[in-house]
Amino acid sequence: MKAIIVKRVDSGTPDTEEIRDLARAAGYEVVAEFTQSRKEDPALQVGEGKAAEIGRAVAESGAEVVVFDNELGPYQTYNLGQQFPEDTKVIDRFRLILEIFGQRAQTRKAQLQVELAELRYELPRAEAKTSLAKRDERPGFMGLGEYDESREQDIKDQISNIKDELDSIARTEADRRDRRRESGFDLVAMAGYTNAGKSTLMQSLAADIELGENEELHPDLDTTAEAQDRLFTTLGTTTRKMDMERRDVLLTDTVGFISDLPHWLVESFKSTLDAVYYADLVLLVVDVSEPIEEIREKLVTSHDTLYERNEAPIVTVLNKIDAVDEEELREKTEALSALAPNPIAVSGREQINLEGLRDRIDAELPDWERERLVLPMTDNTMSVVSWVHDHARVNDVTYTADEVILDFEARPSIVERSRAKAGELTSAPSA
Ligand SMILES: Nc1nc2c(ncn2[C@@H]2O[C@H](COP(=O)(O)OP(=O)(O)OP(=O)(O)O)[C@@H](O)[C@H]2O)c(=O)[nH]1
Ligand SMILES: [Mg+2]
Repeated sequence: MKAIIVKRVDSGTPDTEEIRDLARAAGYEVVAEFTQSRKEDPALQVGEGKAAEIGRAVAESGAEVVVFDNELGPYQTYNLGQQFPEDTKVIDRFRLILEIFGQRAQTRKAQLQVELAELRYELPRAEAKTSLAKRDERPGFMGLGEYDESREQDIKDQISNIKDELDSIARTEADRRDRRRESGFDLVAMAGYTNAGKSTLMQSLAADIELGENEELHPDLDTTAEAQDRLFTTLGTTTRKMDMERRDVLLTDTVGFISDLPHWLVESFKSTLDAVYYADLVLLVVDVSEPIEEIREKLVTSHDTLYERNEAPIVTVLNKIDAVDEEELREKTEALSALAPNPIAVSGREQINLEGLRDRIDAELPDWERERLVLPMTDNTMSVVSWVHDHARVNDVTYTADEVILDFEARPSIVERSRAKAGELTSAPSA
């Protein structure tokens, strides 16, 4: 489908790169672009002459869609439609992002989030229609549709139902995180701007897993975290076991960040980032091959998104170092030092310095503790011994006539659990 891009800025030179990328990501072929530097026109967003010019370009090029990078009010959308050839679709940046999300949503959760965002987009528009229709006591004011107050209530009800279902999914996921930690896994999440290379890095770091074996334990484990040079390739989250010698680590790939998202959209997708907010460690992935100013802006957006709720330590990963020379990397690292202290430089695709990254992950995660447990010999002792084998690295086991002595290393939470289990053996009357 052919599309025409429009962007208005109050002053200065409009940059259309991101909106073009977004349009392409939605599957549009961009055939022309129009920019304007002027104050917003309340009726048409752009000036009247510009709107007419765009209308002519639509007719000439056969474009079916006009995409505004600016947010369009309901009346602007309607008025613009009147200016353009019949059946021309007029959408803004946020509708476009919703379209992309709608195309990519594969899981129930992602679909619900897209629906929620669409309803939140629609609600103020339905309210505006109702209030205008009321004021003028004129049904179907300006052809905007039926005077219909029940539509508003309907949207509110749907929003509340979807939120309930999303809450219940979030609880299931929280339980799963708990279970995974109890099974001895550290949880590492990948975050960062869209197209930074998160999914590619994930593939390079992940161990091959046999799905059949893990299906029950990790229902969202996926064989592939798709990587592509387009925005928002990854919408849901994908979790895979990481290839690490010393620890059991689960790595989760998440949706990419983008700037200038309105509140209702961020709000709808927040639970996607739960994997990040509740991780033991966050890898903030940055495309270091981009111009320094762009990297800086994207880092700020990423930190803003994380800031609100994140509790885990953050390691900045400067990715795609294959695309820059040493001198450039040094300069950029230096220039970013305030935003990204002590980053680690890698290439996910070319597999450069992945060992360094693994070591760093290992160093940042909570230290394993060494423990020596003396278990009395009871009917249940062997089940505790096998539990410790499953959850810890056992250095030594000594059996005596009436005791088992375990020497092992594990996550602090696992050491705690094993002590509790040992305590139960001691207090339980032996058969
Ligand atoms: N030069 C270079 N390109 C890379 C590297 N890693 C990834 N890329 C490219 O960057 C593009 C985006 O990669 P993805 O892994 O899909 O990025 P992402 O961060 O998962 O993107 P979203 O899922 O859209 O948020 C692809 O074209 C990759 O081939 C790298 O180390 N070097
Ligand atoms: Mg991705």
